[in-house]
Amino acid sequence: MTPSYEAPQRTAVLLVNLGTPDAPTAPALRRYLAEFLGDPRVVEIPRAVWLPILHGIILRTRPAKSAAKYASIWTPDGSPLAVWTQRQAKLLAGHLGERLGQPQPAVLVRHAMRYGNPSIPAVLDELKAAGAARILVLPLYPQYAGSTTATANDAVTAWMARQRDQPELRFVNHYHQDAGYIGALAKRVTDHWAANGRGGKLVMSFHGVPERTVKLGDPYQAECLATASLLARRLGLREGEWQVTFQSRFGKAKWLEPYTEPTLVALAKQGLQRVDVMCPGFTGDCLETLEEINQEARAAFVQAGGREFHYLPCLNDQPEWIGALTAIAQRHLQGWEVGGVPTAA
Ligand SMILES: C=CC1=C(C)c2cc3[nH]c(cc4nc(cc5[nH]c(cc1n2)c(C)c5CCC(=O)O)C(CCC(=O)O)=C4C)c(C)c3C=C
Ligand SMILES: [Fe+2]
Ligand SMILES: [Fe+2]
Repeated sequence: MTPSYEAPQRTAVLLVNLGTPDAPTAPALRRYLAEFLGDPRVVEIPRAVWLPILHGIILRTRPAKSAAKYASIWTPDGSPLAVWTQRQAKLLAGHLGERLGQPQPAVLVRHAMRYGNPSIPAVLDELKAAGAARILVLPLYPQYAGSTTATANDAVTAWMARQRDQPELRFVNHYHQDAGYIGALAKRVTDHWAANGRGGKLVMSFHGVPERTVKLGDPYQAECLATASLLARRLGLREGEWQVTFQSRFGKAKWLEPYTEPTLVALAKQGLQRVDVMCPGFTGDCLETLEEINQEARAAFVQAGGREFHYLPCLNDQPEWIGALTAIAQRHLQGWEVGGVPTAA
């Protein structure tokens, strides 16, 4: 059939996050972990060795244990990671000029998850059906890692490889030094100090990765350290008043050090009474921050003799962060026609 008119060309932003199980149950965790840990970008062990371990051992024991952890942070609206991602997409849409109920919003904004739902190919299908001819892929990871950003980009390009009429694509790979992002983090800390006073040490805990991946050229560690030192400088912190740690080690290999929980225990044992802990690499609260840090690490610090453990929430829906995210999107949208008007100033 020959089309009788040219379909309208729309511009879209696709926010991408890691994904989360659909429910805090062992079967839902098994599906989620099978997809996540079956990704060769995440576990870089030869398939013939890894898949029997994953399916024969890990997926028999870990789902029930992880489900119990998820149950402890689940909200009436679902997994915190999903709730915050949806909210960030909605707020970004508002800032970029999508007015719900209008047939032709300026920029379509959708979110997708690398693992679980809504999946990247499903949302790209939906965007294409809505007329998106230009798509900006914006991961909710400020620091680039092969195990997060690259695998999300892979999922997008795998979808592209199946399209006859391909949209134009742009990718944001990182914004770890973005002034708006650093400013939003700084505001989190200064608001916390205003409410609780200053004291102790600021620990910035980032998700870890295997040390080997960094040696092979992954820029992740350097980007985490750059974020942390920019934030410390912005806050006027002196040496000894702040520290970077890495959390969530998985498996037996060496991951980036120092590890978060052993560091907090050592600090408590050295007599440090108060720690303020934040997780700048996570733009929304999730299992790794709410359970691993605010429950497990808190308990370990107190058990080791620490008195005050302050957890600072992630950026979530903080207005300064949504403003920063909007500015990052606008910068990368420049030159693309949006609603018939060029976005470039
Ligand atoms: C923020 C960046 C992240 C990096 C880098 C990262 C690397 C990475 N993660 C695993 C293994 C697991 N991570 C899990 C949860 C999880 N990881 C991130 C972010 C990064 N991961 C987030 C946001 C979450 C939370 C998701 C949620 O639903 O709230 C889990 C699942 C939970 C569990 O069973 O422990 C695993 C497993 C590896 C192996 C890795 C790098 C190689
Ligand atoms: Fe992870
Ligand atoms: Fe964890």
